[in-house]
Parts: sequence; C-alpha cells; structure tokens
Amino acid sequence: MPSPVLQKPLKLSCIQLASGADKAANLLHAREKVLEAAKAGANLVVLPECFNSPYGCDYFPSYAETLLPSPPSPNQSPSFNSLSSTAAEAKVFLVGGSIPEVEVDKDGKKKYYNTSLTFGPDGKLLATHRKVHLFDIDIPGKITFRESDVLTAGDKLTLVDLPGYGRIAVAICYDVRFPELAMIAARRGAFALIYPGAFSTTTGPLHWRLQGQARAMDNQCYVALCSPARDMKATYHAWGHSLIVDPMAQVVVEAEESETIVSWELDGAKIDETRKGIPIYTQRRFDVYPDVNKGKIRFD
Ligand SMILES: O=C(O)CCC(=O)C(=O)O
Repeated sequence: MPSPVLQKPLKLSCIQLASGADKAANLLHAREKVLEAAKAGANLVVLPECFNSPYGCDYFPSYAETLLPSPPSPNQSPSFNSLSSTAAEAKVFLVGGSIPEVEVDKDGKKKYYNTSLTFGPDGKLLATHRKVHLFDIDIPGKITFRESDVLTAGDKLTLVDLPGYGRIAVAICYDVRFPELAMIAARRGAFALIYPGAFSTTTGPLHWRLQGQARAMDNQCYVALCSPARDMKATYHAWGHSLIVDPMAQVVVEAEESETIVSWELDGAKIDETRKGIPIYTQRRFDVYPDVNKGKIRFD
C-alpha cells in the first residue's frame, strides 16, 4: 500500500558543490554535477546555500539577481534560467540551493533576500523560499555574523508538492534551528525537510548533525542538509558534511568536507513504520499545550 506521505520511493542527492567567485563558472559546474546525480538515478537534487557566490554579507549586493516578475529574463537572473534549464535537461526536481535576490520597489529602494528556487523536471518554477530566520549570531572570539545588516527576512513557510511523490518543505540553513517551522511542515504532510545550508567550522561540528537528527526525530520524516564544500581560501569556511537523516533520526549518509554527492533512496514505508512504532502523531496533548500547527501561518 502506498504511504500516505510518500507515494513511491525517491532517490535524493545532495551536491556538496565547490564554488568560487566566478558566478558563470559556478552555474556551469552546478549543471554538470546535477546531470551527474541524475545519471546516477536521482529524482530530487539539492544544491547548497549561496552555491553561485561566496557566502558573506559583503557579497550579497554584488551577486544579487532580480527574480520578480517571474519568470525573470536571462539578463535579470542567469541563475534562475540556468537552474530551470538544468532541471529540465536532467529531468529532476531541483532545489536550487540559494542565491542572493534583489527586489526593487517603485521608489527604487532595494531589498535583498537569501532565496531558494525549486524547479520541476519540466523546468517550471515550483516554489520560492526566502530565508525566514536571518543568521545573526555573536560568539565572542569565534564568529560574528549579521545577515540582517544587508538582508530582509522572508515571511512565509515553503511547502512544495512534487507530483507523483508527495510534499517536501524547503528552508535555508539557520531556519533549521527553529523546530516550529519543521513541525508545521511535517504535520502538513512533508515527507522530507530540505535545507540548503552553510554552517561554519565553529557551529558545524557542534550542531549541524544534531540539528538534522533533531528535526528528523521530532517529525519522523527525512531531513537533508546540503552544504558547500569547504574552501580554506574563502572568507567563510563552510563545515561541509552534507547529510541525509532517516525518520528514525539515523544519519544514513554524510560527506566529509570536500566536493562530493551524497544520495539515499527515501521510502515512505520507513516513515509509516517509524510513526506506527512510536506514535507521537496521535499522542500529542493539545489540552496541555498549544498546537503549533493552528492559527495564522503564512505559506508560499
Ligand atoms: O546556525 C548556524 O550555526 C549557522 C547558520 C548559517 O550558517 C546560515 O544561516 O547561513
């Protein structure tokens, strides 16, 4: 019997892409790696956060592309057009990591976002997620990062229906630290929570795996975290370690820090079996605490 959340098995591949300062080269390289994953049987391919640029507040404005009105012209957004044609060529669902986006209002004022685009195997845009929780942290002597100095936060959760399979949720990096977002998505039927991300070498070793496992354990679904490869010449050193976690919260595949592709076949039966064995889905006590899945929730 098909699972109520994942209708048939799906091969998920996370590309831990090595990218640099040359956007056009990054787009070409991403295309090659997506085609490689597709050739190896992937149905859903994920790229990392800021896969077409170096990661950092100084880079957002100069790399930003205009995505609205959608679809943008190749001139406004080479990344949109490259991701769309790559998804169609590879015939895969493609979560296009994230890219810096610029939106210009009628008075010419600019707003920047950290934005993820998801395409279908026909190259059509299925969803847009603007990072909801901006990465503002200060760990003295280790790392200070303030995306909000440059970026505006998105204001919607993103659920994406993949025809023939089921529903995924897409969010970006720091968004993984907010269990509410993950829980709402899973309670609304997501079989996998997909996070393009770029944890640093400070919080990566402490929290990256743990966050992935925690979101999978709380929600009894698959979780994928897809990082850029580490580049010690870049200003930001990404942790790498792209991974996929199963509904029992086991890390089933994990990369090291260099460029690679990690893949796993997701199976709805594993979700059903986990939820049957540990039935937290039917044991919640909304008479004792509130239901996060109720009330005003904004979706893409
Ligand atoms: O939460 C963290 O420690 C890292 C988050 C991050 O790197 C990001 O949001 O891009």
